Amino acid sequence: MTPSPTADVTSLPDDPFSVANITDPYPMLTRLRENGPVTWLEKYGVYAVAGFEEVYEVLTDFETYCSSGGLGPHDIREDEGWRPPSILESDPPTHTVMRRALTGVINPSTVRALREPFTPPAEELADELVTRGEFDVVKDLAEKYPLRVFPDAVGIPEDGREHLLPYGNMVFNAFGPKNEILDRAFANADEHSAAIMQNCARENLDSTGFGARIWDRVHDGMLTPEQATLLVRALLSAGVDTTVFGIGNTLKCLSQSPQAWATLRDNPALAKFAVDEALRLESPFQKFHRTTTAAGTLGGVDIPANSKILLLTGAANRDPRQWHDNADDYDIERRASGHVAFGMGLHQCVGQPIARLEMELVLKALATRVERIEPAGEPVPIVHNSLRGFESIPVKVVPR
Ligand SMILES: C=Cc1ccc(C(=O)O)cc1
Repeated sequence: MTPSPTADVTSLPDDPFSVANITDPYPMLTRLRENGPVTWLEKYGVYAVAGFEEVYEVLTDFETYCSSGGLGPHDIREDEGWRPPSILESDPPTHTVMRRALTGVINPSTVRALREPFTPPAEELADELVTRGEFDVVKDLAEKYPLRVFPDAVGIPEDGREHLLPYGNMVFNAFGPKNEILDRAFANADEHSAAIMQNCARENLDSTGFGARIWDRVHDGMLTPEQATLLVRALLSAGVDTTVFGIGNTLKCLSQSPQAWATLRDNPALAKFAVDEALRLESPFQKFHRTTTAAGTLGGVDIPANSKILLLTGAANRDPRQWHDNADDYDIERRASGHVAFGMGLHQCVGQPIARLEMELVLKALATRVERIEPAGEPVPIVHNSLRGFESIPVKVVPR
């Protein structure tokens, strides 16, 4: 449990995990950023960090701010977590060999080979939706496309893929406190977990996917079978929900900015910039924790050892000290690379090239077919402990 705060830190009554602050997070995040480098949150017994500089410092100093305490507000070393710790909940040296194995399997060159199989599903979906003229970005596109391409890339069976989204929902909600949101996510936890873990076994993976390539590292002695199982589980845990929200959040931003869509439509090569700016402004992965390994200071504030730090990456990505010219606006001309939507440092998202490819292909498939895209109703935010996304984003499109 995080020790009580030292004298020099201020606290705020804000609750980042309340439904109101999840539904509309940005006023609260601004208050936390403006309150100072670190804010004590009494309700959870954690130190909240919302400024880009301090979030970046915590993410890149893995020795002072470790991951083996877990990404939630509770230290998973104190008792059995809901599942064996993942690569994301490990520190060097445990982390090192698993990360080396994973980057050997997923990297820009292996991901380049996915462009060919990933393109037709994006174009087929775009054709269908442009013909319809009005649709829900989330249900009809963002939830469909990743499930059409990513499970095949991993090499898991057709059977059981309906467990991927709910399992990812469990994983990411578990990075928040034990609350009603978490309880809802875990309603059928055993069923989802069993189905996912079955897909991590070598015998259930096809011979050509990322899963089999991870298991190759067992045959050459780099990984143990347990590590290989957990790495395949990592792909299935992290590789769906985040991309669903990345696609949804990007199209939400574009549908609300006619000028941005016109710019992208006239130059689809700008898709990467449209994606990065949306991931900065509406970061799918909004918040998670680190644990201090020693007493130290952050932004001049003393923080005891074994303290939980709540990293508000969604706030850091809107910090006006880092993002000049209206950090709260969607600006496709802004060069937003350097944001922390994929994390930073040792644990920076290894699946990022896959997620980027998926988002780029969806945007390009739409940009070459759609003259105009506009809202057809209010987006409905999802109530989630750590991810920012929407239950629905109704839009209408005019074909080119
Ligand atoms: C970035 C998210 C993430 C979530 C879960 C895992 C895992 O289960 O290992 C890895 C990354």
